[in-house]
Amino acid sequence: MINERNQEVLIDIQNLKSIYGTKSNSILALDNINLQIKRGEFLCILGPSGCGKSTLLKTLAGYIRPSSGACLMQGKPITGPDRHRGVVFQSPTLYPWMSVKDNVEFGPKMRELPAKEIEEIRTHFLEQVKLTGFSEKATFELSGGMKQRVALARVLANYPQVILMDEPFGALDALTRVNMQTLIRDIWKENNSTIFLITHDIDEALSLGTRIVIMSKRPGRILKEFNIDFTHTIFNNNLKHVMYNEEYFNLKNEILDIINSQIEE
Ligand SMILES: Nc1ncnc2c1ncn2[C@@H]1O[C@H](COP(=O)(O)OP(=O)(O)OP(=O)(O)O)[C@@H](O)[C@H]1O
Repeated sequence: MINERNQEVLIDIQNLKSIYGTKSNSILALDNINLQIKRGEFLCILGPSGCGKSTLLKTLAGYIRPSSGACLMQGKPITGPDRHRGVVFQSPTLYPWMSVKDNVEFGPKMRELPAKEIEEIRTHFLEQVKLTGFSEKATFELSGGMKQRVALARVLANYPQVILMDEPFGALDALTRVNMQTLIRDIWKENNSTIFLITHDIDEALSLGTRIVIMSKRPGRILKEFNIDFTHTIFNNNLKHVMYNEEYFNLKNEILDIINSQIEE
């Protein structure tokens, strides 16, 4: 599907409603979500705690089904998890009994790729996440940031069409977090990835995203969207971090006001 601006729509969310629980004891988590994720975008989701961000991600991952409405991937309903939508959570969900190498090779092995190709994929993505030389380590020997990089390499090894990330850097210390943001920005650019990232950190959204979507308090609805390009400025000017100018602070304040309005009401 191609939209009116000639961009390929990878995921099309139509009138999505998501309800937990039973009829007599139900929680409306998401209501009337309409959103398109286009190839190549870096979409960041912000919203107050409990507004349904993870519910949206789990629906896109195929872990839960919409109560009504539809989630389509390249025109077909998402009916379950598959490798075309890779997921990275806040706590890396690695196989602890496996080495770094085995974790990264897991997907390609499941796909029964030839041994040589599996090795090439593993080497390439461990290099991309800067873990060359850690192949034989057990994952319990690694720091939090390194574990998260293995989780990322494991997802990348499946060549997903979309990477879904749920607060992937939320549990990391400040410095590691900034390094991980730089890494994911570089990978997004180098691989022409499409990324859907949930965060509580407005600076993270502003410095990484090409679009920010802000959700209301529960039931989560889309309140506002911003197309931004601070991340492109970083590449175009060969910077190490975002340029904190008046435009940046005005936008940050506007977003803060919207989110606070949902908490204080
Ligand atoms: N399995 C479940 N059963 C019942 N209610 C649930 C379930 N999962 C989530 N909820 C409720 O649905 C609402 C949305 O939850 P969700 O985790 O999607 O929000 P969130 O925006 O990701 O929150 P946070 O930012 O705190 O991680 C919350 O009120 C939550 O308590």
